[in-house]
Amino acid sequence: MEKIKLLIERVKGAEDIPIPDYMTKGSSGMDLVACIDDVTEINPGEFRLIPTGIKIELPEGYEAQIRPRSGLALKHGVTILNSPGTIDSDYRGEIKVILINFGKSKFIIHRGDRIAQMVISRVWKADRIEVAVLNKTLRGDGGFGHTGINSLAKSKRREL
Ligand SMILES: O=c1ccn([C@H]2C[C@H](O)[C@@H](COP(=O)(O)OP(=O)(O)OP(=O)(O)O)O2)c(=O)[nH]1
Ligand SMILES: [Mg+2]
Repeated sequence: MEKIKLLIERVKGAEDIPIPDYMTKGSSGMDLVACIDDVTEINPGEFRLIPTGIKIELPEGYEAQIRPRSGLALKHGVTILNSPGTIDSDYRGEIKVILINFGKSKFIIHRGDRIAQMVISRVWKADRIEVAVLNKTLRGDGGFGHTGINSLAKSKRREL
């Protein structure tokens, strides 16, 4: 498998924080952990910025996406407010995660808890070309569910 080099720097005081790693051979994401003093909590309906203790340097043409962990979402209703968070290749600050608690109970986070996962992805840059009119398509400006929800109701879609 083709690999890129991801440079990782721990912030001061994060010497005990593990370097992000893939949990299994086929994992898409490396888990990120909470680099907080001891313990913190997020009340139901609230969100909080959680530091991870690491900074990264990506090659140009790549980004890191900060995605939720499904286990936290399913068990606790905890996810990432701005999911997927975008880490730009020129960002040199600490990676932080905006966790939000949609659950009914307080969510308690301990230092070192795995709170998110980071997926490296290629980025395409676009040359922007302004035109008077775009090419026409069958869909046109139909969107936001205009094809319906029921897979059995095909007759309506055939008309489109
Ligand atoms: O979940 C996130 C999202 C972003 N960032 C950092 C890395 C990213 O490169 C930078 C800017 O993020 P973004 O572009 O999403 O935020 P913005 O509100 O547009 O801020 P900026 O004006 O700094 O680009 O903040 C994080 O640490 N965690
Ligand atoms: Mg931005």
